[in-house]
Amino acid sequence: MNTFKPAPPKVYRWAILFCVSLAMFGNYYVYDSLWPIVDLLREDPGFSYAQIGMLSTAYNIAALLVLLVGGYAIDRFGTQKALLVFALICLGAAVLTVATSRYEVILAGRFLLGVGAEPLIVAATTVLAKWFKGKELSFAFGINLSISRLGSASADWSTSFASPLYTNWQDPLWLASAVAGISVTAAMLYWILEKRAQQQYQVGEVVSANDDKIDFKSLYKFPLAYWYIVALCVVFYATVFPFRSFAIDYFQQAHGITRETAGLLSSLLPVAAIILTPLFGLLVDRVGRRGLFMAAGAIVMLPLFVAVTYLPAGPDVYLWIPFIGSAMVPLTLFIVIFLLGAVFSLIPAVMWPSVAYLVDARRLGSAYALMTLCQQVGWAVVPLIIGRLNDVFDAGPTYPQGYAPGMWFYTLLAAIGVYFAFKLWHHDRDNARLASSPHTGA
Ligand SMILES: NCCCC[C@H](N)C(=O)NCC(=O)O
Repeated sequence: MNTFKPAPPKVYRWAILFCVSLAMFGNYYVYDSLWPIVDLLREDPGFSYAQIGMLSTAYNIAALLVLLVGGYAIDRFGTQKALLVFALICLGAAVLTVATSRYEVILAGRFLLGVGAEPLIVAATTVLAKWFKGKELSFAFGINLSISRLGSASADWSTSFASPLYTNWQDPLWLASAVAGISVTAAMLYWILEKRAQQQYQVGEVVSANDDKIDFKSLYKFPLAYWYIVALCVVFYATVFPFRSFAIDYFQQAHGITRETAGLLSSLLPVAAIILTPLFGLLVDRVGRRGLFMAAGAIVMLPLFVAVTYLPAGPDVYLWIPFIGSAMVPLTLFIVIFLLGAVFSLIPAVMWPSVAYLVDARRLGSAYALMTLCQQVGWAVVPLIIGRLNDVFDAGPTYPQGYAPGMWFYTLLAAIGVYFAFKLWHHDRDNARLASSPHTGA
């Protein structure tokens, strides 16, 4: 019997990419839906900044535990079931977070989100590798990340397009639960599409989840430059993600701007990333010098938190986001957030692909899994510290100077980032691996 099946038509690949990216959109939206309601959580249930920091950390603790298990579930159940199950877990988590005003239940909701959201990202990456390997893989990853970041931006924009919901802390989170439903629908559509494709066409093999398990015995074999990148990854994400978590509340309390305007301003970060990440990716693919670009990004980030704290606000400038809204925002805040957005585009666009230039292809999955694991540790600890600093120094609208210690802490992290970025750059000048083509690891 002839079992030959043709390759699926191109349109299938893009339809699969669209479904998986939509699932990621919902995932990022639900994660970021908590940050525009920080002030409401402080007012009504009366949570402290430290408690809100813990809501962020709970996600990372869950993600850490799940990442340690590696891609087992994806390997065992396949990407179709795995994507749907993780999307359903995210939906359950979104509903649990909003179900009651009890802190422990909200905390459990955010923990459950970590259980579903990070493996959903891994499952989505596996699907892209299955469908795009040997084709437009980097481009597909870029599109996927941009659509995911649109989820983050949309959560910020909800302060404008869904402003009537922001009279209490729960309604915006019910909206987030509905968006989690979009993820579930997208996961089902992906399942149906891929099932049909498998019946008619030859679909690529699942990249073995074993590749993503961390082989602790061989960690010492990773080159020194890889560890510099991991260190930069830890401090970079431990700065940017917690800053984003508290940003909308910080703009409201310390700079006296409305929630809508604060949401638009905060969205500049993911919006800049949506536009600039692929452009920086193209630039660096052309000119190389990855170590230099990472060092430049780290240097630009260093003064931003001090600038936002001590520089005069300056004149108001017009900020317009098409289809969403417009507002007048202080020039200093605009410049700082735009520059942070540029760094948030440059460093990830260079850092993640750089690993492929340093590590043998056969151990790339392991290298990425370890890097993500370390990322979660830094990202888990910092919101706790920032929350505690804000509480201890009485940060709030009547004492905006109380936010300064937190900003100095971000600056300290950024300085550590500069140190590792420069170590990497110098190391790179001597070894020049980050200027060469990816390690094929035959
Ligand atoms: N809410 C977004 C969480 C994304 C976590 C993920 N592990 C990650 O770091 N992705 C890369 C990125 O730059 O977003």
